[in-house]
Amino acid sequence: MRRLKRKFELHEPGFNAAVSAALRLREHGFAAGLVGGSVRDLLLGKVPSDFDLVTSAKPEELAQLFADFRAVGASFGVSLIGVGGVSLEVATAREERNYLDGRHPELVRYTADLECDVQRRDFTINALWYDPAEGEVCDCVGGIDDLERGVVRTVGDAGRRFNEDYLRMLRAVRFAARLRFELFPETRRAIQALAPKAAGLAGERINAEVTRMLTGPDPARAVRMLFDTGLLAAVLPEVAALDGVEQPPEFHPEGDVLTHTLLMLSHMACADANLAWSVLLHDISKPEARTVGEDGRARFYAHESMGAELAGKILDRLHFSSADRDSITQAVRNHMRFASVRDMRAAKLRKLIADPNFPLELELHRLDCISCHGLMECFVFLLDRLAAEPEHRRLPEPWVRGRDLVAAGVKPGPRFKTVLEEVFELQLAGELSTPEEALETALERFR
Ligand SMILES: Nc1ccn([C@@H]2O[C@H](COP(=O)(O)OP(=O)(O)OP(=O)(O)O)[C@@H](O)[C@H]2O)c(=O)n1
Repeated sequence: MRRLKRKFELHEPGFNAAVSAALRLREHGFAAGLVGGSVRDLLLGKVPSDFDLVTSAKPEELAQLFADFRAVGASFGVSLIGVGGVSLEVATAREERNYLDGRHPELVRYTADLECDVQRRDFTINALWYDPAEGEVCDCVGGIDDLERGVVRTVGDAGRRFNEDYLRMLRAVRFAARLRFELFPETRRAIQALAPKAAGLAGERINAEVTRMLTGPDPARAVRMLFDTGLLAAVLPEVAALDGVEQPPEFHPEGDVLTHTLLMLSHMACADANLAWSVLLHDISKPEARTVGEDGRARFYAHESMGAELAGKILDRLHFSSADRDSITQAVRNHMRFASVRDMRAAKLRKLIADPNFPLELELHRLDCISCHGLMECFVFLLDRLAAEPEHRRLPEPWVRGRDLVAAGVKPGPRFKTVLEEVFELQLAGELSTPEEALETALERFR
């Protein structure tokens, strides 16, 4: 086993809590250390998002030592302890063959040997542990070397590791894309062989992994890796089907729909999950909508409305919240509208600009343009409008409401709604000057 002397200077409450819990466990005769992603990130000079512990203490022993104790995954030997106001996940070390799905708690075999525990973990870079008592990173799987050479490699047999949990294949791609690492050849081959199995993963697990890829530092590379390994065809077959869908080269010199989508992802400047999913899905129905006219040119009529419907089905399958689903499907449905903003009726344009989803849709439009023909007139037109009339970011209150019509003696009826909408549109278009004029215009329509 390789031991690396390290002193981590970190003013993080989570780190301090994890170190003090590990030292406390050591004082009581148990083996204990920080483990998993936190040690990986510490060695890479990043601040970990959370700090997990591994120990030889069994859950009932932890319960005696820490007043704030909760068994969260009793069947896996995972507990939560509270130390100094910080909640820490503690895994009781288990034998390698005990990677279980939680359905057979009676089969869990604990071990006092941390070396044994790390053998059941997914990747060597996640299988290091840090012993704060000795100030040492302990490595019995070659994880330090893999971190240095930038490789994601399974601990032990790749096929076996992935068969224990197919989500690990997506995790491999996430870590490679996020850390700008390569997949170890044997790890990559195993993913290619087992990729179809990822289709059976629960939607919310796929969602969480892919979202982390899309909001990471290199979403385009992540999706390209998913495609190249066959994982994209398993978890998002509709996106994989964009490959090879040819578009008119005069508008799309960059190539087919998948290439265009990846280019957009590579130009994304912020880690906004709904924007990233809108990019990924904006042209999702192009394969289905594609027709070739007598002039030999490919066209994609109605791909935005068909796309919104298909995107909705995909997002439902991945268990998106209804708010996120609505924002993304609306962006897909509207994305072609931006090409005609300069000819849009004033009221329609104001409604588009005042929509809460507008900032996302505007950015989608910008990414779409810079990733194909590069024509930015519509984008610049909208920026000019926003600069000239910043108050247009919100819709005004309508000058006439139903109650005003009733007060003026109009009997409520089916025409109410249409008339109120028409008058509001005139108000938005600047064709009315005062509330009185608006009311008069409405009343005229009932005479
Ligand atoms: N399917 C999984 C999930 C997790 N792990 C192990 O459990 C640790 C903690 O998992 P998690 O918190 O999900 O990921 P981290 O590696 O901590 O990384 P991050 O927080 O960046 O996702 C991992 O490092 C890994 O050792 C595993 O072996 N197999």
